[in-house]
Amino acid sequence: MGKSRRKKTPVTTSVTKSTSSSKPEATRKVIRQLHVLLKQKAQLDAIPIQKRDAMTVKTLEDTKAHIDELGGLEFYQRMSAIGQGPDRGGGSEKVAISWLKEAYPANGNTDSKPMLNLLEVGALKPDNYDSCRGWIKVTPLDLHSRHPGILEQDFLLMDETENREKWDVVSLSLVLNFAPDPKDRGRMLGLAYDFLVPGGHLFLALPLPCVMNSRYLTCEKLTALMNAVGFSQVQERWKAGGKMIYLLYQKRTQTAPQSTESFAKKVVLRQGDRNNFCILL
Ligand SMILES: C[S@@+](CC[C@H](N)C(=O)[O-])C[C@H]1O[C@@H](n2cnc3c(N)ncnc32)[C@H](O)[C@@H]1O
Repeated sequence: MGKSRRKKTPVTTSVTKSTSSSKPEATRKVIRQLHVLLKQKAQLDAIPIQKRDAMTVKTLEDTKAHIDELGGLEFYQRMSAIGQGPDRGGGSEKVAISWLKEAYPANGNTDSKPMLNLLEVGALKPDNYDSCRGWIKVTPLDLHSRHPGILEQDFLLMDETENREKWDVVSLSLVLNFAPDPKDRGRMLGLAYDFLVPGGHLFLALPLPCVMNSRYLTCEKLTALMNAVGFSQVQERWKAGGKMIYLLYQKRTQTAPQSTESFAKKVVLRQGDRNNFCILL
């Protein structure tokens, strides 16, 4: 693998005992700020050191300091884990599990069938799929591991040869929107495709506004883009005024190569007071 695979001791005393004690609105505000700052940091980090002027260096230092002040990735993960708690409606894995039971009825209903190999990218807890341990074998990983059972690994740096067609299911739940660079989002989808066995499934969860209120993305465009990567959509769930959109895709087999050219550049699809979420292939 490209980057550190070391396992860590938990940064919290107990991941599973998180409670919803924090105020949701204040928390969301800090999470939004962290998103902006992490994106800014990624853009500045991408400038080669020899090309950075004094102003860039100072802005980068200030950005890092501000991220630390707000609690950094650890705070972000802690708050996201609280948002996943059963008292706030639970995590998206509940949706994934119900769809996987439909997609793999034989596996979901007996213990005697082969286990599904599921790669959970962006795992805040090691036990999200515990209720399915008879038929799903999960490998949870995250950029920053909060538990010894979660592999510390950047998905973008996973060994492509080692992982090619290794996984039955890949989960990218609230992960694409975390990646600051639209090209990295596209790369994540491409890697998920390569890592899946033919006919395997990708579970995708995104904040609803990323699709419904973006200048650059619509439901139709997302479907076309996923199609170009090699995926067919099999499930979709969202509701007007809701927070999330959940999608399940299947990796097509014997697919004719599709042109990704029209998804390589930003194209404004809607004007107005919109966000800038975008995926580039
Ligand atoms: C908002 S949390 C989502 C957690 C959980 N999957 C959920 O649906 O609630 C996003 C997580 O994705 C992780 N993440 C983002 N980019 C990643 C990458 N390239 N590789 C591994 N983990 C990543 C972040 O560290 C963070 O813990």
